[in-house]
Amino acid sequence: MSILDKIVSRKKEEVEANKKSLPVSRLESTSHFKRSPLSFKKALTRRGASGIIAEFKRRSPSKGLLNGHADVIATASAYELAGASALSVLTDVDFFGGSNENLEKARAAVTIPILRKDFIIDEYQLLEAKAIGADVILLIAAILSVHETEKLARFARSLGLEVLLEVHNEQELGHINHFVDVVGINNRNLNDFSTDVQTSFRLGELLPASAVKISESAISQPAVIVQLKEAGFRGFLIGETFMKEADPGKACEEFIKAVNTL
Ligand SMILES: O=P(O)(O)OC[C@@H](O)[C@@H](O)c1c[nH]c2ccccc12
Repeated sequence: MSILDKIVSRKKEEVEANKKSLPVSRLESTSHFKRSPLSFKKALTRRGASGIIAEFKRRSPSKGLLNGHADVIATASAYELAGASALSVLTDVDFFGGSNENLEKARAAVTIPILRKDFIIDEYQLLEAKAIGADVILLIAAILSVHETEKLARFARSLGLEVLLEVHNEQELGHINHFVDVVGINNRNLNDFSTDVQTSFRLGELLPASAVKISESAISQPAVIVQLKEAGFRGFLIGETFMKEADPGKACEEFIKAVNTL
């Protein structure tokens, strides 16, 4: 079984357990549920935006523990202060060491949009995303059918959440539908963890000019941001490059400063 299959099969169990312990009525009665989400798309396309989407990721299946010490509140605040346009917070517990609580804490600490980074397979997780204060949710084409993608995207939009659809190859471009706000091209193959930033350049060319596109994963050099911008990318999702440092906020600040000098 590939790691992606393992994650999805565990996710199904987790979602069923959560539905029992925290029913939809409880999600709907949270204060965040009444909040109007912020626009991720606008934050990325605003004039002068850095486009950096800074991620809080404690561990990953490919790299193991990235950072056992960084505090989510301090890191999220520092990312915002450094000039990140948005945050990404891993909420998957078992494979990424994340939590819903981390996203709620980040929500209280920043005013920029927050992406709930998880493996979404069920509408319940969209209600949950709204209840914990997320603004935008990730749908991963590699784990969803075209029909499921559309159903989940439509439901997310009905809740006022924006939709980031992640694709990794030509075939997955067929998952794009009109409920998708932003298309993310993942430079990491989630089945074997191999990375190649060229994936963004290759697939980016195949997207309609009107699509707001972002490049995800394996970005470690400020110069790559300049090239991606030239190719029309508006957002750059960066986790490991920041999180592997003792002070991820400082790493983000230095990175953005370096991009600005190029
Ligand atoms: O740490 P990196 O290589 O900068 O990557 C960040 C982000 O793109 C990555 O965490 C990611 C992209 N798509 C995902 C889907 C699920 C979990 C994680 C991810």
